[in-house]
Amino acid sequence: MLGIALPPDPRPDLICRPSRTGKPAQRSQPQCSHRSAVASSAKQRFFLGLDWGTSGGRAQVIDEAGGLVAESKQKYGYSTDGNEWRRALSIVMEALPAEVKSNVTSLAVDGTSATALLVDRETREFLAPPLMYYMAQSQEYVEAVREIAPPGDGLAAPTSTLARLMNWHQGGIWQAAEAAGKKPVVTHHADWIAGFLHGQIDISDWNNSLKLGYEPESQQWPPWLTSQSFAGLLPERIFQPGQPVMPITPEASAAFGLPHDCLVSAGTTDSIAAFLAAGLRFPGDAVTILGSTLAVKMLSSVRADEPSLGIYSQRLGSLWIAGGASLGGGATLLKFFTPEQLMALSPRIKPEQPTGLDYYVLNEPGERFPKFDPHKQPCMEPRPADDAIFLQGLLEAMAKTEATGYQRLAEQGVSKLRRIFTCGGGAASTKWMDIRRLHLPVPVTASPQADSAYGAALLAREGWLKTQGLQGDRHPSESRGYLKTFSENAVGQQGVAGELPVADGGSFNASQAAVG
Ligand SMILES: Nc1ncnc2c1ncn2[C@@H]1O[C@H](COP(=O)(O)OP(=O)(O)O)[C@@H](O)[C@H]1O
Ligand SMILES: O=C(CO)[C@H](O)[C@H](O)COP(=O)(O)O
Repeated sequence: MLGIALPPDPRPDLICRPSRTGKPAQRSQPQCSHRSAVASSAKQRFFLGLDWGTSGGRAQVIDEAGGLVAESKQKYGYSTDGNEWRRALSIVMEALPAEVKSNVTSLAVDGTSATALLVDRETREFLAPPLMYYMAQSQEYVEAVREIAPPGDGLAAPTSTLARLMNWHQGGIWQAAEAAGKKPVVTHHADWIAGFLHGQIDISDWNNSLKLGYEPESQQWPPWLTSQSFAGLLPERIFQPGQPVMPITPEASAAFGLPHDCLVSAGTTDSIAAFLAAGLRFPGDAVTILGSTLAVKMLSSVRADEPSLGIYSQRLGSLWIAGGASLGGGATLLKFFTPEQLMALSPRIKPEQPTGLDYYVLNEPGERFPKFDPHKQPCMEPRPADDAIFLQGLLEAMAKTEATGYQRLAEQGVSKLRRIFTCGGGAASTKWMDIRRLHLPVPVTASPQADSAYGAALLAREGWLKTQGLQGDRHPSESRGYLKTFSENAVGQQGVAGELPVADGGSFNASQAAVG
């Protein structure tokens, strides 16, 4: 059993920068000046997004217009230790200027999707080691899900949150905890972090709860789940992302320097937060997230769910975010190269001269998307003597995986692909971007906001707007058009013709696209 203690704050290895127009990020600076943003901020409202990813925690604070006011980051190096996650929360919060924090009206948290935590309802201590999204569950737990779920349900997969719950159920873990006087509940990465803010543990959102079995269309846990003996482990209150939840606790206010009435708004998964950050508005708009994994997400008026391909849909207002996530991605690159080496090798990569290497990038056997295959083997050999060629081969392989993913989505009848924005750490690689352009059929650009934390901050803003009876459907980075994120009439936007702005200054003629 792992107890979660509050550790003393070490000196942070953090990045803290004042604004998106500011200087390059600086390392190891616990505080930074935000004079320009804060001098006139006395009456401003700020919104805080917290992103707990695979490799680190990040905070971004935005103003009402969506301008980035402050940000901080803390790596935890793939740690699955709750103490490290909690410590990162202290560090990123401490790194934000007090004047900024005192103006935070609302906050929201995103976290890795399908990471499952068995915790105590009252103390939030871990009752078992966390089961991270990349830890495939054995067949017996998949079969246990299959026995209770509707035929063909995608929850019967080694990577679903429900299969992780089955691990604790079949293994008698939660029952033993209960017998020992604990009050076990299953929660998610983001929800656990949010618990340090609003003090609750049985609160989640549509997106994080999807892989545990929540049905966002009917907005309930299905009866086949609630009739199970373990139903008491399910979080009780499931909110729409961006819905006001409750104010932070007095303890959180004191610990983090946030106003006592700071609102916690419902969060989401890290991939959906990245999608929201990109500010896409039309069916067929897509985001590829090049983080530790490679996730593909597309706005669609049609829901697509195909477990054999690892395709599923997250609800977004009246639209769907259809997609899937390969288990290969940036984390595999870091098995071979340091971030510095990735940068140094980049100039010698020649996208226009394909290597001919036929790799499949995975950290370990087993793949989710674009084809569900628990036995899929990585293939990253033969390794050429030249590291630049090796890296190019890996990037080419991931570009092929991505292109296949969009192809498989198209075959499921989703809205026609129009353009792809790019988020995540891998978006920093211009050569990867060039290689992807050779494999993908539509314009590929960097997302104007590449951080999931920005998407979470938008949800925080959404929550506050809702308390004012307003709808936050206008994306701050766009001077025209509407995100319609949570609106009920977004489907009516399909088929809109004309020039849509594209992040790199290019443009995409929407009239050429048959949307929907
Ligand atoms: N120059 C680069 N070229 C390719 N990949 C990169 C580069 N810089 C960072 N990355 C990738 O970005 C990933 C981290 O992205 P990030 O979005 O922070 O991940 P996560 O949120 O999943 O922890 C790393 O796994 C790394 O491989
Ligand atoms: O690899 C992951 C890290 O979180 C996620 O499982 C992946 O991004 C899919 O996320 P979502 O459930 O939002 O589609």
